[in-house]
Amino acid sequence: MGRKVTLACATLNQWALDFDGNRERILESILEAKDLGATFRTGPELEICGYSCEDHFYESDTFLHCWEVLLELLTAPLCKDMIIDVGMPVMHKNVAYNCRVVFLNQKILVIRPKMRMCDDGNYRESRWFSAWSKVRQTEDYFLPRMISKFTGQTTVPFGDAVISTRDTCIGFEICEELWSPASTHISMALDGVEIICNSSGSYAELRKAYVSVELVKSATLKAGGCYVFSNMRGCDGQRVYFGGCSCIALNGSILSRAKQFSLQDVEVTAATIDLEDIRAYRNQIRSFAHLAAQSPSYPRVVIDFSLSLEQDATLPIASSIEWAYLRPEEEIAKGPACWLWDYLRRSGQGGFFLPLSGGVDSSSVAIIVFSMCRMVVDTVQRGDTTVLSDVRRLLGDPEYTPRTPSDLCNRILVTCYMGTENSSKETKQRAAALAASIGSYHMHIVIDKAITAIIEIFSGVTGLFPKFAVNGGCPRQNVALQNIQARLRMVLSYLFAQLMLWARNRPGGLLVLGSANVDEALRGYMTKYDCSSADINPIGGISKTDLRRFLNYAKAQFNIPVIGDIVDAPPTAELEPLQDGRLAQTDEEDMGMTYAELSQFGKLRKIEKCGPFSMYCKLVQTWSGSCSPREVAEKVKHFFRCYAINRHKMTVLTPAYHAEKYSPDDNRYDHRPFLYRANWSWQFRAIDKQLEQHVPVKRSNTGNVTHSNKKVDNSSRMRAGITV
Ligand SMILES: Nc1ncnc2c1ncn2[C@@H]1O[C@H](COP(=O)(O)OP(=O)(O)OC[C@H]2O[C@@H]([n+]3cccc(C(=O)O)c3)[C@H](O)[C@@H]2O)[C@@H](O)[C@H]1O
Ligand SMILES: Nc1ncnc2c1ncn2[C@@H]1O[C@H](COP(=O)(O)OP(=O)(O)OP(=O)(O)O)[C@@H](O)[C@H]1O
Ligand SMILES: NC(=O)CC[C@H](N)C(=O)O
Repeated sequence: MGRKVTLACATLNQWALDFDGNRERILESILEAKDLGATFRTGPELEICGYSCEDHFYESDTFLHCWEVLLELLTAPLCKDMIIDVGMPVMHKNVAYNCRVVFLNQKILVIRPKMRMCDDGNYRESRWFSAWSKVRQTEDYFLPRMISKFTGQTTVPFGDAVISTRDTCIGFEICEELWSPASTHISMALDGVEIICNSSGSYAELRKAYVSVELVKSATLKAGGCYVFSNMRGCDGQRVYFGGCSCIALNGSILSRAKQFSLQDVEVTAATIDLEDIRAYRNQIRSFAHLAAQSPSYPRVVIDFSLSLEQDATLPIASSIEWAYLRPEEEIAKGPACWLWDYLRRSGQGGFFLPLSGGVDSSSVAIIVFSMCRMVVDTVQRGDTTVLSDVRRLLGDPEYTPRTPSDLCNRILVTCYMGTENSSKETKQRAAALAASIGSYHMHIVIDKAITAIIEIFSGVTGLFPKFAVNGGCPRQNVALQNIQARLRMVLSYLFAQLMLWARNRPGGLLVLGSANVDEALRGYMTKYDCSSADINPIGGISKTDLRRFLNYAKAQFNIPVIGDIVDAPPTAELEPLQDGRLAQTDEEDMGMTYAELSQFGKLRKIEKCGPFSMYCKLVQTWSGSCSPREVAEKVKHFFRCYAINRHKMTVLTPAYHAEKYSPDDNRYDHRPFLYRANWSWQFRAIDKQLEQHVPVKRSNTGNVTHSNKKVDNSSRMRAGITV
């Protein structure tokens, strides 16, 4: 009597359209699952072609190559005697579906299409796929001839079906179906499906990891059963980083899990469970059992195969584990570092070039690269040959083995302080001290000559000599003189990135790293096409507040004392002349708002979907202790004016690691116009009306809200189009 089954789920670092690499990683995961004694293996969503193929899902080539890879998997001797569930797009009756293809011993058992599309955040699934909406129904799928020829099958069931083995019943959910309020696992569980697999392409965001874990736990807590959640991990060619955390849960407890961030391309998570534990758990929840007794049946694909062994009495079963979540600062140390590694090794470039100002932002980027080097060295020391061969290939040295993170950092990262007469010696020293601590190949250059030469070209033609404000220039002249410094840094960065490896006698070029944070982008406090325009930016989705937390963490964790000085210094662009050798310009003064306020504006605008009027209404309450309603109105208007004037800068934002829900990334995430009426006349009038009628609200002892003046006029809300 078999009752114990060993299940495995794979966490794979796939790459869109890399059919060779993806196949290798799938095979590797099958091999590892076998070694762990599993008789069932599932993997991430769309694992054969990679999740982020996007408009390549319109191309028939993508479908064809997936079938070709599937054929190789079907024929691989390794895949014998194991139920294998892989993800790929399938076209059925001229409609494309995001599917699982399940096979055993060279026969396809079922093709299960996704039933709920995901279209929020960075997801656009319904652009390429349709949801299968025929609940508990299947149709005949006519297999491509190359598959038929091999399996001997002409048609296979396509649709909402489950698989009955001799010992249990297996059902399939695909990613968003778990997130949906009408999750398919509920009706499957009620119909006696004991093992539910979910293949996912779920990307990481700061503070989000708990979501999938809680969903998996609650799914099995409520309905019992075993849930096998398999997620992608890594950068498969986009701004997002898929967040790993694959896991196996039983009756509300997690039994085993994969890491969230790692350089390991293939990680297999397995657990042995006792099927009787599911039956006992479900049957004791009487309300569940009564409901189950009335539930409609799923079409079952019945197979003569069992997941368990005849004699398994002595096989140990998995016990539950506690899930340890990373803090946001740890997520920043690891997530962007792994994303950089994937990007670097896959781009074919030789390393990174970073303009290092000694401020919070560029220093954070340098430390993230250092963190990447730490992870690389650690992974190599644990015997990962893929990572070692990637290091050797990208450094062009087949003999090299990295011994310390700073040794590797010296070969991978070139940092450069680009001073002008407006730079202070403190920032220059901080940049040098940080570079020395992490081991980067550091340079210090002075760019005044180039600035003067450019200004002379302008003066030669116009006969005019722009001046800084402190020397009597108007705001236009003042900003132009700042921006030319900033833009020249970008030009020089690309020059050095192209030629530094030539100068160091190595082949290839460097990727330019950008370091504008999410808040600066939102407010537009940056020069268009300056050093914020780079090849990639690991912190473009991270707020200044979180970067400070990260730096404080890195100071202790990586033992870099100079980080203390970097965090304590007031953020400054150093683009205006120093006054008596000291700083004349700070970011927060220049911006007319603090970074903390900016974070709040950002969250309200994007996450809480506030326009100017709603933002005012919310903040007038939140900030009631520190600001008068008039001050709140001014701050909100100032933010929206700056946002509108500068939104065009978002269209050329450097591709950045997606990390924050309030990201203003115009390319994929935050779809907005970039030519706004910046005086927001209608919207600001609504704020003004509300301000005039502002009635202080008192909170009674019972917590009930009472208005001190009974006559509340809602006309401005009405006029602003809001029903009250
Ligand atoms: N609606 C629109 N659609 C498309 N493009 C538009 C546009 N309006 C202006 N533009 C273009 O954008 C340009 C204006 O943008 P931009 O050149 O960035 O110029 P702008 O935003 O005026 O200046 C940059 C600001 O960022 C500050 N800042 C702070 C911190 C650091 C740095 C730094 O550079 O390191 C700079 C600097 O002090 C200054 O206040 C115009 O010259 C025009 O070409
Ligand atoms: N003196 C400098 N040397 C090298 N790079 C610089 C220098 N000043 C600015 N940069 C580059 O230009 C980017 C944008 O400059 P900005 O003055 O806006 O700095 P920031 O965004 O506040 O960043 P940081 O905190 O790194 O100074 C910096 O992140 C940095 O990469
Ligand atoms: N690929 C998906 O279906 C993603 C679903 C899910 N909403 C997530 O955030 O991860």
